[in-house]
Amino acid sequence: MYMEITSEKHAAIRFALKGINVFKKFMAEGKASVKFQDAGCTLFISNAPPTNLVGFLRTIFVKMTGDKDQGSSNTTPSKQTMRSKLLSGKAQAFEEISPVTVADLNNAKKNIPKSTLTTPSPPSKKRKMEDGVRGPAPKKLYSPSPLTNTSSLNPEQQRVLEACLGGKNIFFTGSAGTGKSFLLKRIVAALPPDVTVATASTGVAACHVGGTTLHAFAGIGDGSGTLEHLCERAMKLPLVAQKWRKCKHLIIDEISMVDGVFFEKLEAVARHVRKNDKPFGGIQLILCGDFLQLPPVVEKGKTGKRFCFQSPCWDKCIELCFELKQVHRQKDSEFISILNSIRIGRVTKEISERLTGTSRQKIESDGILATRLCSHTNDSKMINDSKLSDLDGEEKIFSSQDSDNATKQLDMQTIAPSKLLLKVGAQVMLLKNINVNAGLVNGARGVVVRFEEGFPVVRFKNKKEYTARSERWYVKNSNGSLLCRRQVPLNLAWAFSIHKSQGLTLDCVEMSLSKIFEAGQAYVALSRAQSLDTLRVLDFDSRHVWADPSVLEFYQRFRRRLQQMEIVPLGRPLTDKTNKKLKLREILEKQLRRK
Ligand SMILES: Nc1ncnc2c1ncn2[C@@H]1O[C@H](COP(=O)(O)OP(=O)(O)OP(=O)(O)O)[C@@H](O)[C@H]1O
Ligand SMILES: [Mg+2]
Repeated sequence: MYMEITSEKHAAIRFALKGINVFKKFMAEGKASVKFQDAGCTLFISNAPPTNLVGFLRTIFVKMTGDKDQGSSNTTPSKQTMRSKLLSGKAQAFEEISPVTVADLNNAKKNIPKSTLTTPSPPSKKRKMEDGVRGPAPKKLYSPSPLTNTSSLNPEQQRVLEACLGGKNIFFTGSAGTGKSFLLKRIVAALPPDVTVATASTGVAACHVGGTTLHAFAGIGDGSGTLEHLCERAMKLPLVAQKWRKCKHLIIDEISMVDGVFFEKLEAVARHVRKNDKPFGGIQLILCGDFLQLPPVVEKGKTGKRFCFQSPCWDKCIELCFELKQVHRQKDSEFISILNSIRIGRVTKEISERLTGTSRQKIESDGILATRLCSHTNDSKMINDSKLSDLDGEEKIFSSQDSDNATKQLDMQTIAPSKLLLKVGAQVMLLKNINVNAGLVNGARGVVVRFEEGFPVVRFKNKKEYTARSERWYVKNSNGSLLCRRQVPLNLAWAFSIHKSQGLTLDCVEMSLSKIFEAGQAYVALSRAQSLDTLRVLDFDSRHVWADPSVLEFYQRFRRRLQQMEIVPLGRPLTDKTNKKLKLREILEKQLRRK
């Protein structure tokens, strides 16, 4: 076995896959190196789409490990005998890149000692095993990791991913829980990291997709001031201009909360800085969100284009649109259909009765109380503070360790608080995926049962116990460097604001909707719940549910357009034929826009 490296300028070079050392710690950032000990040289890989890189390294690993079974040593390339070569029916000079087969995988599995299956983690990350729940580390590379959700994309998600990889400017939408953010993470991992910027309109949502806020990336403050002034500002700051020029793929989650005027200015700044007249200066845009959820926060009295789609540049920028239809967050079809009605502001008598009927149901278990979702942030803070002070027992303070002078920025961009006060009995929520298989996921609800070695031990709804040690959150600074916060992955969870809950999945939740003040706010709150059995609406009233008429109109137009253009059947991979159809669809969309 050998690796062949080709480049435009040089002839192909081959290195035997023998005695190699692979350094893969920064694989998630698209970087790795392979040291060929015999040849005395190292191959450095950078800016590789992480999904491809993992696939590549996994192939090498499986091939080399599986090879052991055929009588050669672990690192010796397989030597085909002359007899088998002759019998193979292929010309002797014929060589092919050999894919990983099921037989290779099975061979590899048989031969891999347990210790090589996992990559050792730094000592700080070593966790205790409690109640059979594995701690988060170590990271597994060659078998599904409990840390990550390895579920595969469904056909409609797959189709969006393929369109993104085809370089199109895309907007995809879908109701709450259809896996928009889940898909977005896969899209990010399939693009070259150095030129891909993952952002979201809010800090919490940015954290969810492992990116930064759109404002932090754009470098034009809150976008106030004239366009000339903003262009000048972006050009003047070398790091900002450099970021805009380097970016080839800009990804924005929760696009519904991006202000229309800000979006328009951003588009113009991108063209100006990049000296390119194409929409967004030729950057590939991948936008996702649900306009029937929370709208942008705008100052009182401010009028004009509130939503991005109201800006004329929206139609110029977006080449293809998709709608995800399959809901993953909820399984119960009755609840899904109630939510779909609420989403468009439609409340029937039956829906009203069904939701009112939840007001007395008992959703607490084992001392874990429901999280109250509040329409106003101050209310949620007050509830958490007073409930904590009501508890007896010693209060423990957990202060975050932050990169220099970055506490304010990290407060805005990460979900973890800089200061967390806890007592035994405190209701908490997990802020990170610790072990997906064990149900220790972002949003899981639990209660602090004791402190051990200074760390809180939390019992979750599924009865699992977990000692919460420090985790890390990374965000990108405006100059591209990484900022880090270390904190225990918990927050108080007697109450949460609806705005902060957007994008989350919550497993035990109650709400009072009487002070709702935004279109879509009740829908966001209700759609955080996973089922009607884990939800309690204290005071349901149909007057608290409404959808913005301009958004409804936008979706009507959007659907009509999708119906007219829906010529790619769902569930099929994009072949050359479907690619041609996509082109046709694009031309039709352009014609429609002109009309
Ligand atoms: N293809 C899939 N297979 C299995 N689970 C999935 C799939 N897609 C999404 N999910 C799961 O469904 C849940 C909701 O997904 P996600 O948060 O991405 O939805 P969303 O559309 O972004 O929702 P929201 O509009 O509320 O932000 C998550 O727990 C996610 O892991
Ligand atoms: Mg989301």
